[in-house]
Amino acid sequence: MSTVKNNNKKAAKSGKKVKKTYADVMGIGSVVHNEKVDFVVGLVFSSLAIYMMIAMVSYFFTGAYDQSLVIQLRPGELISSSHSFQNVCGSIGALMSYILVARWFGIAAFFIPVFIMFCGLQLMGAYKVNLWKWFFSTALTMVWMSVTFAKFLTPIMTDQVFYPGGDHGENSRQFLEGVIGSPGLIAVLGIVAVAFLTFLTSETIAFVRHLLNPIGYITSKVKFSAEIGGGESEDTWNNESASYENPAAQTVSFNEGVATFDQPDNTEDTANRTMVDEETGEIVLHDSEPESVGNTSGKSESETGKDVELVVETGAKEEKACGKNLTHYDLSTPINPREPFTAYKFPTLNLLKKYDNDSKPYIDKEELIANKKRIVEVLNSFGVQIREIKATVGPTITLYEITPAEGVRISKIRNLEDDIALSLAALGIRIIAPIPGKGTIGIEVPNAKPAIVSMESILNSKKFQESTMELPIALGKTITNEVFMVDLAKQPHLLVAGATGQGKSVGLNAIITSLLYKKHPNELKIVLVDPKKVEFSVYGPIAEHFMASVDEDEDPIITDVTKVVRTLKSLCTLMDTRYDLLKAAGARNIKEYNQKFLSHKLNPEKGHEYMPYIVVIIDEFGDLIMTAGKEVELPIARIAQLARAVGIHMIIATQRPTTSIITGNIKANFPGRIAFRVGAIVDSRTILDRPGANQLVGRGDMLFLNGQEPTRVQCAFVDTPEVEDIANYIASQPGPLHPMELPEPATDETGAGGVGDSSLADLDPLFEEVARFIVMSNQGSTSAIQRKFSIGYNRAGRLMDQIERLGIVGAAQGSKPREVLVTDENSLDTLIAQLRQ
Ligand SMILES: Nc1ncnc2c1ncn2[C@@H]1O[C@H](COP(=O)(O)OP(=O)(O)OP(=O)(O)O)[C@@H](O)[C@H]1O
Repeated sequence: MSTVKNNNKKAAKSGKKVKKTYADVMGIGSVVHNEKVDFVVGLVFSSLAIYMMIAMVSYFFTGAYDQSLVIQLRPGELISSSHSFQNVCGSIGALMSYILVARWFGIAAFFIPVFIMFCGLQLMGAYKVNLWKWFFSTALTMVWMSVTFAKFLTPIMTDQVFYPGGDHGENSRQFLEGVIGSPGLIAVLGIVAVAFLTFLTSETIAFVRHLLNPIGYITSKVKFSAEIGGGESEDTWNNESASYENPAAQTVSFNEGVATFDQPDNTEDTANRTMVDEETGEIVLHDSEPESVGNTSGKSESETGKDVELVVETGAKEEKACGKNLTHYDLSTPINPREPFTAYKFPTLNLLKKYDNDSKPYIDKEELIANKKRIVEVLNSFGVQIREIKATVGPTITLYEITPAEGVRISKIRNLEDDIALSLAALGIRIIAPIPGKGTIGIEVPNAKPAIVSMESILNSKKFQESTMELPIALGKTITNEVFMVDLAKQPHLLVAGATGQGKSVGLNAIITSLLYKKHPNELKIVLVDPKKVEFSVYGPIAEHFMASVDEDEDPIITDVTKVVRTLKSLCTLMDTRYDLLKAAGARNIKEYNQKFLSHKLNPEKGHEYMPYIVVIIDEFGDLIMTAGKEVELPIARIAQLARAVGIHMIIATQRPTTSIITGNIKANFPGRIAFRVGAIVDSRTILDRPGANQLVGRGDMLFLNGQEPTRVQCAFVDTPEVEDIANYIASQPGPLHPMELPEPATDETGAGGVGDSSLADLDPLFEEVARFIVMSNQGSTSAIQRKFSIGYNRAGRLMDQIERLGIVGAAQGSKPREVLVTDENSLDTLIAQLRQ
């Protein structure tokens, strides 16, 4: 987008560019190269077009009267006042309309002022259209309509003084009918129309095919409506989704996707010198730098207009470079990242539960006054004078904002925290002294009747619906009742901690839910690690749509520690691969990369593909560290350090916020922290580096920290049945058939010793069977394993590695099968017996 703007700015500033625009429009060498002149000439053109249209419309009513005057008119008499013309545009209007409508093209002559209008608007800079294309399109349509009207309207419009197709249409019709007859003329008109529409949009081909095979079309429609359920028609479906489902993602995929080609150098031949015209959706040359192309013939062509540049400059090269791509992609429009699941419908808000007092905190005046009285009394009793006190009622907490009298030291009030809490007889008092950015002191007091913040009230907010964040997570409401949202892509990783039963799982569900409400299955993949085995099982139905896994045959929700290590290593491999792709694409991060990919600047045949964001959520991270220690900590730290740019984000949760679990390494790499209530001040310090989490009230009361001061937020409540409904809803939508396959983790060099390093338990459960198959069939081929055991490529490759490591087959030899080194079953049995020991 910025490139287009820059080019336009350059165009405005550079004389050379303005000259080209002017020449484009006028079709003659430029006279004056000045933006102001262009504007004024454009204004004249536009006004002339309007004048012509008015005259032509008037001609329909006054033509009969004016015709005799116009025909009798002798040279020089046009401006004579002796004739009184009825046309509202006077003698010139009457004459011009007579020529255009009666003598030339009939009703179709309106295309002439329409084209002049486009020229005018282009010169005025109001629109940017491809004038050559418009010229040929309007000219062809006008001629075609002129003949068509002559054929079909002349017999019914007998009372007009002109032929509906003008003299041109009528003469052409008579000539053609004389030569090829009426059916021949109709056929020619039909062929020209279809050929023209095909040239304009390739959808014509599909449309004509549907027309030719209506039964096939109806069948495909029936299949489609069955897939989305509910028997809704395609139209209703699309309309609905357009109204709410995902306004923000449309911006990403289209506004940004269409945007620009901003690639100066030589990597992608095609992309370098083309760009998608925002208005026309056309591919046009990046015409600002013809010299960079180094093509002198291109330069001379460029003088005649942008379209000619398109044809001449890019012709030979584009055909070669794009030939391969064009067979797969229509370069005139950006790739839709949601293809082929464009029919996917985002979960609707009615899947979420509403509560009686939703979004409206319960205000108990008596409670407020009593609390205020007590706060003032306690502070006075300690000699602290107050100038003003103000209460802000939040969903679960009320903030009393105190302006102390002059001369009162803030630290004095902070030290009275426990005394105030005691006198208010309330748990969860937190003193903020001073409130950042204000000279006041805040005392947060829990409400006697806390309100539930429903997920529905959060997701139904304008803030969430209109959010353009990459990975929006709506966490709940602040003390001032504002929806609290953060972009996970910016965090870039989150640590969630809190004692058991304080709202951690609900918080994780709120995070996942908000992502599911905003992201398409092609845009987001989730890796769920659930050592407790029950927390995330509710997301089972969305595995195919939203999950990523290393072993496609196994449950994508990881519950086993050994698999966690494998998955984390696989994510490290994916991270490295993505970095390589980013480097090759010259992109700094996933957003730039995807934009380039969607605008056809990256060649899929060179391994480029659209990258979905990957969010890794690990519940009970403490359990993992206790069982696997460094083995999980290291890959987690590595991903946390590096993966932000490639769109891999982590959320780790623990109910044991101790330093042995939240180590310095983890803390340093997880700047985003969410603390639910904890029992001790040390735990709060471990999570947030300060007290506060120990003073929370539980049930979703949390502190969010990323930067200076934590924000107190009441987490949105989303219940398991709601999550179930959302998951089932998503599962019923069209989407991928399998979870995204993560790459095979790089093999650990240290483990590549001999038989003594392995035991059967470490190996794939199919190991023995596969090894036997290889030895018996003497076939060391991965694809043979895949075929025989009906397993995926990753798993077959892994098995082959294990078999190689144990010396059963030799090293890979390119595309040839490996050499089988253990040739008889007895030797294999001995080897397996060793492994069993
Ligand atoms: N945001 C919230 N609003 C209202 N109530 C909540 C909220 N979050 C949690 N609760 C209440 O607290 C209970 C426990 O929450 P949750 O299961 O999330 O705790 P937890 O910290 O995950 O516990 P554990 O670590 O044992 O899994 C919920 O069943 C619910 O009743």
